[in-house]
Amino acid sequence: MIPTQGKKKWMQLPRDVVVGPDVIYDLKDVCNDLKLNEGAFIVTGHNTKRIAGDVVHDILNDCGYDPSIASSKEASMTEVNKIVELATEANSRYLIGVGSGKSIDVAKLAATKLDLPFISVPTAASHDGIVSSRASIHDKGKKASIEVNAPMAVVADTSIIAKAPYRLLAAGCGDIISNYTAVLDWEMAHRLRNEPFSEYAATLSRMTAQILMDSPEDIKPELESSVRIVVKALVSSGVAMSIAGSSRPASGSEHMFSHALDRVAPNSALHGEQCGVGTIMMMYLHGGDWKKIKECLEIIGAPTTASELGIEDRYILEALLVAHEIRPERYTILGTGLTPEAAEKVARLTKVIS
Ligand SMILES: NC(=O)C1=CN([C@@H]2O[C@H](COP(=O)(O)OP(=O)(O)OC[C@H]3O[C@@H](n4cnc5c(N)ncnc54)[C@H](O)[C@@H]3O)[C@@H](O)[C@H]2O)C=CC1
Ligand SMILES: O=C(CO)COP(=O)(O)O
Ligand SMILES: [Zn+2]
Repeated sequence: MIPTQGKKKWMQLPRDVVVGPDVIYDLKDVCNDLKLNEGAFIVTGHNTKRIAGDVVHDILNDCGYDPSIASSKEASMTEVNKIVELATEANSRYLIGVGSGKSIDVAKLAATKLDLPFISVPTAASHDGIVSSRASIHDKGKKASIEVNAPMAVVADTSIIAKAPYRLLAAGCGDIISNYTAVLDWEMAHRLRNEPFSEYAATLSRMTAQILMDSPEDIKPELESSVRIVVKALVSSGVAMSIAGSSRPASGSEHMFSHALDRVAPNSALHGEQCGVGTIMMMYLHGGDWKKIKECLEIIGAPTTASELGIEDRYILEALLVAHEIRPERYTILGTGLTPEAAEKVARLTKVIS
């Protein structure tokens, strides 16, 4: 883990980021570049094993690296501990997470616990966790965002990701657009609370969101070029977080709203979808151009209302009321909390609820 004492700056970034069609077949070269060969442990999901997990296994097996593979069903501490045990038994030397957010988070935290290198192989571009130095894991009934080692490499095969349900890519766009309100919150905390602020991380994060906002019509289903835009943006969001040494540049009040929804709503939507809707409302609270955010998400085909999220209006209001409690140390536009009247006003005015 990164030492945090003193004033020195220590940024942990991936060494190899490989993005493009069929780059999964470059995995052997990536492993060689990192001086990793035998002893791979692949963590995948039940669906994604079939989509890419088995391919990764076969590639490394053909190289004679004798890889092990396990499927994890959820991003929980129980699953992380199970992988730690299996990888220890297998004498593994590095871990590869193949799948969407949950499999990657399980593999990332297990690798950090084992102090082993980790390679991220996303099968969907649904959020910036594919490259970040954080893992969201359920433990004792609560989800925690845990600091972990950043992936040593990210291998994002755009041919595989382009075949994933479009909903996942649109969610990734919501996670990127949320950088706008995250940075506004951070600037506000810097002004009001003298919180340390990195102009460089904030600028990179904002610019990443700007690229999507400038041409949302470039994001279309089953288009490799769209996937490439989104993956690159997710990578630069992850880099912004690494520069900041926290998720501040990419996670503010809109993420607190999404985390709150995960707690209160019986069936929550995708992380990036919820963050996108949260961004509309938090931008309204900031007095910014929330209509432009909504329009951009609509063009991309991401949800902008409670019903499109598949969440009842009352859970939106409940999440708005408790969002400020999610991470009290992270000062945002939510301050010490909205009144029920203010929560209803923001949700209705932005047409998130009807
Ligand atoms: N570590 C971090 O920095 C972050 C972590 N997260 C965490 O990530 C998790 C959410 O991740 P998501 O990817 O949004 O959802 P997810 O991991 O639940 O995946 C959604 C679904 O997509 C399917 N899928 C993935 N790739 C596919 C493909 N190519 N074809 C068909 N189906 C495919 C999966 O099997 C799964 O059923 C949450 O636990 C969230 O808290 C979210 C943001 C950042
Ligand atoms: O999702 C993230 C950034 O997009 C990570 O943020 P959290 O620290 O809120 O989990
Ligand atoms: Zn996010």
